[in-house]
Amino acid sequence: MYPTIALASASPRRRELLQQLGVNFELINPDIDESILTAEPAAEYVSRLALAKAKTGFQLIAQRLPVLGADTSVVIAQRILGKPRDKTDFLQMMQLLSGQTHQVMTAIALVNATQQLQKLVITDVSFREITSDEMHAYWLTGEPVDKAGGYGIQGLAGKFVARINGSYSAVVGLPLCETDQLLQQLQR
Ligand SMILES: Cc1cn([C@H]2C[C@H](O)[C@@H](COP(=O)(O)OP(=O)(O)OP(=O)(O)O)O2)c(=O)[nH]c1=O
Repeated sequence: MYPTIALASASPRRRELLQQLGVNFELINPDIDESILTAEPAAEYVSRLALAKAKTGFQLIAQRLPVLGADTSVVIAQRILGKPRDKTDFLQMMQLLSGQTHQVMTAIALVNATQQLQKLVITDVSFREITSDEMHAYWLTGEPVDKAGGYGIQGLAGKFVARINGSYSAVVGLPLCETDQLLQQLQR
């Protein structure tokens, strides 16, 4: 049986994935500056943000419950792709991803008064070639706008995914296997 926690996230995907684990949780939404530091490697960036969400969330609820934070970025050719700013930004992302293999990095952090537990999960995702017509049509569905890399593997973009090597739930936003492991490490 898991302890009750707080999930520091506005992402409906993370909420659903945590429900899938059978965890009882409250939702909180701490405000975090998501800017990338100069020359910051992607793995450090997502890890820093996940921890910042959990730590800020823990203070927000006056240290009442352990807090889980997570962050997901798409990484290709040393570039960190967050959510697309607009259609032009989205099309540039799709051109980078089409016909290529990229990494999806999801970091999770679980914080209480005495512990700061962290994990980083890296998954390789290979896209088939995507035509310009498909890119434009996909943008019009509205799905890309709130997703790292401008796509949702769990949605209409599933058809672009030729192969995945790693954790499907991590790509969607919360790695279930590793989240369970962190929860097991919490001292009660
Ligand atoms: C790659 C990919 C990302 N995503 C989503 C997961 C995350 O919600 C989002 C990445 O943005 P994040 O900044 O990690 O998360 P968020 O702003 O949505 O939520 P919060 O910071 O409050 O926890 O992209 C998918 O849903 N499917 C995918 O295939």
